[in-house]
Amino acid sequence: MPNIIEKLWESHVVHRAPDSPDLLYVDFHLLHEGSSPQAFDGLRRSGRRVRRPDLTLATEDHIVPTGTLTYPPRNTTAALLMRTLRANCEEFGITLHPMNSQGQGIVHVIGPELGVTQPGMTVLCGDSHTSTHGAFGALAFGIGTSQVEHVLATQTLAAKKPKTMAVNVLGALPTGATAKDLALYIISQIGSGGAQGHIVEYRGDAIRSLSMEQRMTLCNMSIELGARAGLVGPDETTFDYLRGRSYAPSENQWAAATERWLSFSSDDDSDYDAQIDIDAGEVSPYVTWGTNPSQAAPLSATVPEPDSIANSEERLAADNALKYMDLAPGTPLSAIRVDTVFLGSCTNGRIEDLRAAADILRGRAVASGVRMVVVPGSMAVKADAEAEGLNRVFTDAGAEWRNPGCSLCVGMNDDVLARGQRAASTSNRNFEGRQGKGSRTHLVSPAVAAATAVTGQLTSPDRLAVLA
Ligand SMILES: CC(C)[C@H](C(=O)O)[C@@H](O)C(=O)O
Ligand code: SF4
Repeated sequence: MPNIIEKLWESHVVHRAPDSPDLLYVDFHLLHEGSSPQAFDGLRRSGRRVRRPDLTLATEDHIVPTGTLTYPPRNTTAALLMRTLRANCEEFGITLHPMNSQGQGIVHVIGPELGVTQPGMTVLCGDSHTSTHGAFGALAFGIGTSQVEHVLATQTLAAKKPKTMAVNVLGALPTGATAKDLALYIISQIGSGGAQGHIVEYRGDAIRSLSMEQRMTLCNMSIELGARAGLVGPDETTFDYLRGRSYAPSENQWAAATERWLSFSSDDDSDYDAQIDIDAGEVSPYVTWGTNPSQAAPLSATVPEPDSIANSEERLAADNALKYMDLAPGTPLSAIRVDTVFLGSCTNGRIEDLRAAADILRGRAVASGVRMVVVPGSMAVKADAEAEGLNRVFTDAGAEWRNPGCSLCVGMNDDVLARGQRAASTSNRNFEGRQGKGSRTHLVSPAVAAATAVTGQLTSPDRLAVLA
């Protein structure tokens, strides 16, 4: 029996020939300022237009300053990229959500929020974390700049069909364990390359009980498993989230749309090229200690001893990571002090994430000497958070309340750490230099980020309750 991934793929093939990649129809194409300039240059050089501007949407996210909304920004690279995207969208008739406009935000936050991302679709963007949109039961993955040009020109993509993998998350997540912890747990279990060449479907009871925000967090991090994409089959949770959003089907088309969406679903006995089982009951607040997301452990554990790692490649990686992170084996993870806490990104910059952190910070203060930066994932998240008073919770606690953008997730804008600085970060990558040259990153959930801000060292929310 075909699974949802195969059904989605097959339903989008517009041309197939032996020994060549399939040509897939693209339902929606998202753009950001970072990966699109050369693609537009290519179109201009070959005298082509954008085939479906109506199925293309752009936003400014990677390089926008989050401290001020003045345009053009002082940073000349940012100013150039923003000017270029604005001119390209104007010339090719593409809707753009520029900085300081209502629909602006991180590309993987605004797609779902506008209802652009729907089950049964192919959604592409020149950005690896496009996998986020898989949370809706869409086939969504990142593409390179030359492919962005191809999609702009043709609304199709030439791609080789990946293998499929089921990640069965069995049982229920314990109280206090979040989708972020689950993602880090899965990656630490099967490794950064564990799903290489595959598209993953997350299945099982634990997945069904996740909210859309949590499913997005999980699918977002599929890339850190080496997967091409990750998805969750659609259900009532998906439909409830989508209903009434700008791009979602209208009320009189709703029943037909949901029926079609469900027709892609996997069956209980669908086949996959690979299957793994994960026990949700094993998940607890997780943090990374190294320089890739698979180097993660329960917050209650200690920094591992590289010599105890059997696999020689992993041992060497751990050794190098600990040098870069300036950590000694055996140190309790909960004793690691940070100077920055970053709450935001396309992994954890949505309203539920902000609520989870605010619940912990309410009535508490950010530890002295610690800087907490809160960056909503979009203007809509920002507006919702302000309507609920979450911004006040953050600023009363001593955190900075910013404007939407990728910010401290990636060293491509004004928000960077100084060399040697250490952050607890709700983003998805802890690579060397990711938050600025020489910066050190510990990936955490929003709840752990907030608890860490209060104590100044990696802290689980439970522990904070005991300390209070
Ligand atoms: C800049 C962009 C192309 C990049 C990506 O592809 O993911 C960025 O979003 C990231 O998270 O590293
Ligand atoms: S928030 Fe981070 S991971 Fe997400 S698109 Fe921006 S840079 Fe990439």
